[in-house]
Amino acid sequence: MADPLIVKICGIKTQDMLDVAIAAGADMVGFMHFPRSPRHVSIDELGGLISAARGRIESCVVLVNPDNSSVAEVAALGPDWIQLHGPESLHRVEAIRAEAGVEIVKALPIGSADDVAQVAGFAEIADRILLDAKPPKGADRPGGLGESFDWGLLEALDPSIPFMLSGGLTPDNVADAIARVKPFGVDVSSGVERAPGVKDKKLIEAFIRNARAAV
Ligand SMILES: O=C(O)c1ccccc1NCC(=O)[C@H](O)[C@H](O)COP(=O)(O)O
Repeated sequence: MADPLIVKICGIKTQDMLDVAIAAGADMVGFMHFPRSPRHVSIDELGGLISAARGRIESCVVLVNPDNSSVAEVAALGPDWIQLHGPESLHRVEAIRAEAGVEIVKALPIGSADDVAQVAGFAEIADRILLDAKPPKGADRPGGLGESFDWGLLEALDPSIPFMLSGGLTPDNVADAIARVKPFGVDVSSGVERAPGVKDKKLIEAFIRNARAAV
């Protein structure tokens, strides 16, 4: 039997939407801790959300190029995962993983064959790899932009490297993405929102239903 698909709903800001994601059958939720994001939650809010998720669903805090004190502050809240979504180097990912004692998702932007060539090195160090669209020049944040990338670039990726796919996924395209790219997981934020930072119950349910039906 094929491995079950991991579905991550990113950018959850409220306990109500956390409950919706759990009831709809998500495997992981992401909480953004990055002030420029429309999905940003404060450290206090993070603590409440991580506690509410514990034992019910895996929680992942998304940070962008964090310093050691932010990593320590977040790790102390006890999330299952920290996602590094900035330009962190191999060395920095390794150091944060050792320091935090929390499993690490490394997000990598894909816009060219060179970007694909970087993936193998990070896959040796991070616990999980998430491939996302490369943000356009001038974007105020490196993710959560609803932009997809050329999935054909991933044909050059070593097929033994497992990865999660993100970037511009929606309830309408997730099944096609899974069929074409064969990721071991999918991640979505904008595609299940009715406005930036405002998640929609019906879209979350449709995304998970359509993703599950594709495997
Ligand atoms: O969501 C954000 O605002 C964000 C800001 C800064 C760094 C990362 C961010 N999101 C991380 C994610 O894992 C998103 O789910 C991923 O980029 C896909 O987003 P979308 O294309 O909107 O589905």
